[in-house]
Amino acid sequence: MDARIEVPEGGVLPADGVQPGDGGEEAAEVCIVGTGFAGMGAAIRLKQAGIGPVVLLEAAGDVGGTWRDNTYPGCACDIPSHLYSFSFAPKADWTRMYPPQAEIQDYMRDVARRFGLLPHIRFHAAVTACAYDAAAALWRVRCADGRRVAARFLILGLGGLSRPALPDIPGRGSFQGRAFHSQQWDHGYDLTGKRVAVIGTGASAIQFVPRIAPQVARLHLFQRTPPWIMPRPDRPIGPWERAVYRHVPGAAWLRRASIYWWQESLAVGFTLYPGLLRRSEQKAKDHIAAQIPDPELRRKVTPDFHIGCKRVLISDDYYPALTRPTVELVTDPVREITSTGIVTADGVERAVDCIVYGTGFRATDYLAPLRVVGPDGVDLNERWRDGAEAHLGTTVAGYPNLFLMTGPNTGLGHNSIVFMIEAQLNLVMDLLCRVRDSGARTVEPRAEVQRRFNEAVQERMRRTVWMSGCRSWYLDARGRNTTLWPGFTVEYWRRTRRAVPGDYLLDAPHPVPAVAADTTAVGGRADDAGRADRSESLIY
Ligand SMILES: Cc1cc2nc3c(=O)[nH]c(=O)nc-3n(C[C@H](O)[C@H](O)[C@H](O)COP(=O)(O)OP(=O)(O)OC[C@H]3O[C@@H](n4cnc5c(N)ncnc54)[C@H](O)[C@@H]3O)c2cc1C
Repeated sequence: MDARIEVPEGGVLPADGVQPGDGGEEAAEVCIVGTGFAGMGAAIRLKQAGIGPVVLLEAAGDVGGTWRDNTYPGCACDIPSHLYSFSFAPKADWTRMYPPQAEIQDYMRDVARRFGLLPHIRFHAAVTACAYDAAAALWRVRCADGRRVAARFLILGLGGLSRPALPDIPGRGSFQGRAFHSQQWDHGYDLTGKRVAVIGTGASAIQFVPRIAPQVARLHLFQRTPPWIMPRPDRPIGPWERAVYRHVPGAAWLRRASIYWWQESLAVGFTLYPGLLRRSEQKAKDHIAAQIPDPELRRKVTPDFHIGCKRVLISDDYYPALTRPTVELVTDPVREITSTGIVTADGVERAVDCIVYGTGFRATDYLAPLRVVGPDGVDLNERWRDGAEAHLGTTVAGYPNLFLMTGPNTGLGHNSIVFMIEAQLNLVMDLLCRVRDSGARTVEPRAEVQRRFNEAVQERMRRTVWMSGCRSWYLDARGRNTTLWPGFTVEYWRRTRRAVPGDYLLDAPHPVPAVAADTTAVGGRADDAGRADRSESLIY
């Protein structure tokens, strides 16, 4: 049984005992980067399988990932609560139909404690580079403060939406007032009575705009593209209902299953039945009509692309917030930011005290700025310059013993990512156990299998609503959707339940790069040079 560290009430978890830059390299069987749902889920599954030692490296001072970082007013999950927890640690006592940020964060901390993860986590350990040392068959991982870990397997749970995106607007740095991104909400700055600009009308903005609108003196909301917004069937879950989910056998499970299939049917409907797409658009337009009396404002918030092409949002208080006399929806493009405000393309400057960037995340930069250098000395970021590709979004040819959580084409527009993470973990665990049981040292997918898989994904993607012409964060610089899974989540679950015979190589030969330590600054040790000559063999 692991020793457990108590989390202080509402505070940050205590720092671990490892000192920065003490010159040592911590050894582990598996190194996991990140302690959101992905990293924590991986660690729990490894502990349950008896695979270890496991070390988790986390840049921040607490677990939780997304739900630790996003504390903006109104932050909540858009997936019904009973679907947003691990299946092996279901939470039956959610207080609302859609879980608020703080409740999810409490759940994450509770899971970390209950499953004994805290002693394995190294907090304030921002990983800057990982390099595969082919001679030693180890991933060498380096943190910004000099801490190092050497591990046989590397699992990256960096999160698709953990790096904020700031817009490339001329003059952004010249603004003299207060400015912050929604993910780094400045709770010490009182917005009361201030003139505030909000740039962006995505998932975060539609949650915090209704909260801050009554508080500020003036709110200018700068919109590039309006999102489709459906009603949000949220309500509190009372003590009686909670008691039923907690105590009646199967009640929470039934609720979870019914929500899962409902969310899944939305994807089926949008993809297969154009009639449903039209009906949903009409429902969203009715939502606008019911909440916005002004025809001009209605026109401005009505999207000109198909519903589902970008993530469909849910809100009951966003449109009413826009009707407040102190709120202005600005649709003229932003031309520049000055020291005092924001200038639009028509030359009008709006003076503000504060700018809040609701501009989302760098979703298609899967790894950067983290460098992940394979045995041939090539950084995976460089290999992915023309688009990220992995096999089943999890393993990459040429990068042995590397597992990407929520990697390319594993994202969802309609269902809980926790389901996908758990499906991915089935594959990771299957591969790890097979390596262990076969006595091999490495595993990676066959390049040809990976290529065929990605061609098939992109082919299917062409027929989806996501490729129907809108501009969205789902698309990379080349306009390819390397973010979302193009089918039903149940299909992904089926395909990741077990590794397919012949798809993976055990002990693929890799050249030992002459200057491994130089290319990565992660260090290196050539204690088994003969290893590079081992010939490839199939996993089965
Ligand atoms: C505002 C918001 C709302 C969302 N709503 C939903 C929703 O309704 N439904 C849904 O399914 N999903 C939603 N998501 C997506 C959400 O990110 C996922 O559901 C889930 O939390 C992802 O978990 P993760 O572990 O993959 O990533 P994260 O939770 O992002 O965790 C990644 C962790 O890795 C750490 N990390 C990153 N880089 C490094 C590094 N170099 N070194 C060390 N540590 C590092 C980060 O600090 C972080 O703790 C939302 C996201 C946001 C931002």
